[in-house]
Amino acid sequence: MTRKELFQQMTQKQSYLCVGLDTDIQKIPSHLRSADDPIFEFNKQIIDATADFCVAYKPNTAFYEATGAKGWESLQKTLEYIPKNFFKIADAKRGDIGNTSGLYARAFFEQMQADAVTVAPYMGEDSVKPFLAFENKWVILLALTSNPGSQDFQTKLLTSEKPLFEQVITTAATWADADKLMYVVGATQAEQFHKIRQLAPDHFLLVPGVGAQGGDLQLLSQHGMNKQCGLLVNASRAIIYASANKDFAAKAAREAQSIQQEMAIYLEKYL
Ligand SMILES: O=C(O)c1cc(=O)[nH]c(=O)n1[C@@H]1O[C@H](COP(=O)(O)O)[C@@H](O)[C@H]1O
Repeated sequence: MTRKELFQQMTQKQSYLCVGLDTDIQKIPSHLRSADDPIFEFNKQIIDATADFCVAYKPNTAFYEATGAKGWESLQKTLEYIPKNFFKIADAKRGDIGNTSGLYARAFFEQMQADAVTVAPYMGEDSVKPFLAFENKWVILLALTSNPGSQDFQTKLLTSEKPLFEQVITTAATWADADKLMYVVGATQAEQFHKIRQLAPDHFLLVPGVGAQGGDLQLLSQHGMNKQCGLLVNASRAIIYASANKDFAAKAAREAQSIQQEMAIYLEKYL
């Protein structure tokens, strides 16, 4: 999916919501556990229920890898099930020497048919470039993450005034433009969005951390939005586990719709 197509979906649906498919077998409603593939069954119902309110889905691969070969199968089936007009993110946080990264890229872009994969920048240019070699596919590079540990390295000063995450953003912008590269910036880092927009005015930002991690949707929208929206805001647990009972899909839909309605206001106000 191109940047233009993604923005078209956002204006059409009045939404920049990404639903995180962090499907934990321990947390899915008990009536689904007897299904042939409970994880896929859960995802299918969540996708059907939330499709009107979001533009992207982001399965975090850990939740699938944790159950072995069957989990990979559920992940593949899930990505195949998501309709073509949605942006599909494999949240795998990969990155290795070039030779190895190339195979990670094939796994997620060719086998899994994802549009994008999350990549860690720590190993530098040759670890990221193989992911950028795939036409019409995206790298989403970890820049300033939502977790407390983001303070351990990412915000440390690299030069007298520049923290590491700023260097990640400016250096990676020389590897690829805003048509192939996005950055992860946590919703919990709202005070940094203004600065990040100065460094990366055109790039899309994947913003996880709304809902369970307490990020402020209004604040990040106000400071993070650009002329093409430029934001993909992810919520996982707050949506998919809105209920642990038989009504889980209906409750997920209600939660996704409430976030979408808020987003429609911010699109009107800040775009
Ligand atoms: O790359 C990510 O998606 C990511 C980056 C980050 O900085 N923080 C973060 O929470 N995530 C992921 O986003 C999802 C957040 O889940 P919830 O906190 O349940 O909404 C998880 O899959 C995380 O792994």
